[in-house]
Amino acid sequence: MGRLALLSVSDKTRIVDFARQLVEEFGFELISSGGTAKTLQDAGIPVTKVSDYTGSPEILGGRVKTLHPRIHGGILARRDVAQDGVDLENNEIRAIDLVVVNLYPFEDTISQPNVTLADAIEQIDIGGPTLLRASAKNFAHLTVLCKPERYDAYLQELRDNQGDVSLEFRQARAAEGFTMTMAYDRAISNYFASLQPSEEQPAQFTLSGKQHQSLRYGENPHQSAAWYRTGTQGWTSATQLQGKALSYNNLVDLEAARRIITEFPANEPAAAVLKHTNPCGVAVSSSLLDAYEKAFAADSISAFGGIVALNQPIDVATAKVLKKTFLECIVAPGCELEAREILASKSNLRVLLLPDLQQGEPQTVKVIAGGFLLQAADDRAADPDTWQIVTQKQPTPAQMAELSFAWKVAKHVKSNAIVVTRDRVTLGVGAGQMNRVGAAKIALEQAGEQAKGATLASDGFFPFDDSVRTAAAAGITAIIQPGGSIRDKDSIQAADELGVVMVLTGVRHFLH
Ligand SMILES: NC(=O)c1ncn([C@@H]2O[C@H](COP(=O)(O)O)[C@@H](O)[C@H]2O)c1NC=O
Repeated sequence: MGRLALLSVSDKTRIVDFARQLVEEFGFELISSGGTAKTLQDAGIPVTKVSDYTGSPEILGGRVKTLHPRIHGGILARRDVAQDGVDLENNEIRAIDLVVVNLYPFEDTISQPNVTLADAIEQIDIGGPTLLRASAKNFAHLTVLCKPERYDAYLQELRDNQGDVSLEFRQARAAEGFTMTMAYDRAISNYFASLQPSEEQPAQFTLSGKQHQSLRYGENPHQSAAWYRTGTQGWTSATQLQGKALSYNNLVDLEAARRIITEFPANEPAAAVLKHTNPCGVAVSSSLLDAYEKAFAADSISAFGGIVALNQPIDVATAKVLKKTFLECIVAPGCELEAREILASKSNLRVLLLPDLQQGEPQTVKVIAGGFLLQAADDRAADPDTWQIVTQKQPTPAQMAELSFAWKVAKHVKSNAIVVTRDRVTLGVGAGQMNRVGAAKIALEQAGEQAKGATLASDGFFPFDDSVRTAAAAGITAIIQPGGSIRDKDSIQAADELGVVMVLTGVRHFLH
């Protein structure tokens, strides 16, 4: 008897060619589940239907096809265990040499708009993962292939080993099989979790992704790196219109840029220029061009080699100005055709279109030795209705709007963060400082004379009144901060004494 292969694939890419070679070059006999068998029969390839082989019809609308002892016995039998051989013989089961399987497209199904729970459930493959796990477990005796890109390598193995397949190859394919079932189950588990969101973090969390792009290197040239896709859309759905390949640091910066720009609704033109994940300039204005020009001018030195995020499609006027500076990347929800042509002359500049800038991950993950930390994303929106005005001096409506702008920016600056703004443009950003008054000094120094009458935001509370006094001395007239220090009253007293408005948000926005 010749060798036996079981083929049961949803993704039928290259299956006909592969099956033909198995039969014609290596004399395999094939058995296949209904759809796969039909595809092969239509191509004139001899194949036996699983239902004919097992004597059991496919039932329950395909829920049970390959789940049969004649199939799983043939896969799981150990060729070097005498009793397994006896069991096969007594039950008229043939040993299977090759299993080719890939799974119902569950992730594609749930990414469709308006997918129902019933649709999703029908796309949970049961027989396929069972085939995969069984054949991967028994890799010592057979081969499992779950990716069309392995078909050629398998045929080559047969050629190179006089019709045999090396143990090393079989083990590597088994590992791929288990990785596939793990990722598949994780997608299902995530989908179910998303139907019943919980405040609690899960008892067990598996991060699984498919390599989307290998990266030249990581944060530094001596660190290897790759970019993985987890299933949700996000950056893997972005279109790169032009420019060099994205680097690890580009992606980290782009994500920081995306997050900051989502603070501003699409009907308020906004621009952010970032370096090393911190904004060097952010502005909101009446036009995208003006917003970008102001964000750039806020710190034009740091903007060199920066990452730009815009919350509206790039228009011609903005493209002309963007083109003038050396930038690493631009991300926007769209780009006018003529604007594309303008930017095209900067061939190295990476221009990315991300139609849905708002779509982020609900959780963030940080790896530490021996584990990782999982937390809900900081998606707390600025809500002035919950803020408390704690000074005698009350803010004007214009000051409240400015405080809100400054607060939104401070949320996205590495802690300790102090941001000084005026007319919805950042004037100074103190980022990642080890003491808050130090961050304030940096931001105020950068703002210079413009700090007079400006607004200041702090991502964390003031432990002492020194930041308030430093701010007031530079001319700041309104401050927003979380509050919550045991010495809040010292800061409030200093603000009252110096005629500064102070608003407490009750929310902290540390960013590490
Ligand atoms: N129920 C079963 O016994 C079963 N056995 C194999 N499958 C899947 O059915 C698909 C192939 O089906 P078809 O050959 O009918 O197109 C494969 O994705 C395979 O993973 C099954 N389907 C779902 O569980």
